[in-house]
Amino acid sequence: MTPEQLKLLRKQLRQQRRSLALRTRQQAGRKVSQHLRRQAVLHQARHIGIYLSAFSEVPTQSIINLGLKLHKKIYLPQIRNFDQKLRWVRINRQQWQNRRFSSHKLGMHEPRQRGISVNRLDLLIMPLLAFDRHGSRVGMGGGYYDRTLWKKHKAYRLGLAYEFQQAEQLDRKPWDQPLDAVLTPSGLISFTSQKSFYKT
Ligand SMILES: Nc1nc2c(c(=O)[nH]1)N(C=O)[C@@H](CNc1ccc(C(=O)N[C@@H](CCC(=O)O)C(=O)O)cc1)CN2
Ligand SMILES: Nc1ncnc2c1ncn2[C@@H]1O[C@H](COP(=O)(O)OP(=O)(O)OP(=O)(O)O)[C@@H](O)[C@H]1O
Repeated sequence: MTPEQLKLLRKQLRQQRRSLALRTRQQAGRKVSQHLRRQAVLHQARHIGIYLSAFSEVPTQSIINLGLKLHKKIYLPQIRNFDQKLRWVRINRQQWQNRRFSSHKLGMHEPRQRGISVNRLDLLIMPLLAFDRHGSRVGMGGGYYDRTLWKKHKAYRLGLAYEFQQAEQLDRKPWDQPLDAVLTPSGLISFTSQKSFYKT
C-alpha cells in the first residue's frame, strides 16, 4: 500500500464512521460492552486502559461503566508533551460522572491529572481506523499507540471497531504494534490465543 493509498483509506473510513447515525453508534457501544462482559480477559484484568471516544469511534461509555461496576481500575489516555507518548490517568466513579476533561487540540478530551506508564495496564482497549485478519492496526496517524507500546508490555491489546473497519490486508510497518483481538458489535475476532494474556 502506497502512502497515498493509506491516506485515502484513512479518509474513507473516517467519513464512513462520521456518516453513522448516533443511534447506530450508541447501539454499537452497548453491543461491544455486552460481548466484552463474557470475555475472560475482562474478568482477569485489574488495570484497564481505555480511550475516551471521539471522532465517531465506537463509544466507550458502556465499557467504562461496566468496568467501574466490576471494581476495575480504569485509566484514560493523555498525550505526554515531551515524548508524545500516552500516559494513563486513573478515574474513579465520581470523576467519571463529573466528566471534567480538557479539550486537546487534536479534537478529543483528556483527563488533567498526572498519569502512569502503560506498564501497569493488564488490558488496553484501543481506538483504530482499520485492522486486518492478522491483527495489524492503522490509527489516526499520530503514532501515539505505536510509540507507547514500543517496548514489551504485558497488556492484552484489544481494538474496538465497527465491522466495516476490517480491511483486506494492511502492510505492517516496523514500528506498528499488532493487536491481540478486535471487538466489533458482532463479536470478538482473536488474533492470538488467550494463553498469551499476562505475557511475561
Ligand atoms: N478517542 C481517541 N483518543 C485518542 C486517539 C484516538 O485515535 N482516539 N489517539 C490515537 O492515537 C491519540 C490521538 N490521535 C490523533 C491523531 C490525529 C488526529 C487528527 O488528525 N485530528 C484531526 C481532526 C479529526 C476529525 O475531526 O475527524 C485534526 O486535528 O485535524 C486526532 C487524534 C490519543 N487519543
Ligand atoms: N516507536 C516509535 N518511535 C518513534 N516514532 C514512531 C514510533 N512509532 C511510530 N512512530 C511515528 O509515528 C508516525 C505515525 O505512525 P502510524 O501511521 O503507524 O500511526 P497510527 O498507528 O496510525 O496512529 P495512532 O497509533 O496514533 O493511532 C510514523 O510515521 C512514525 O514516524
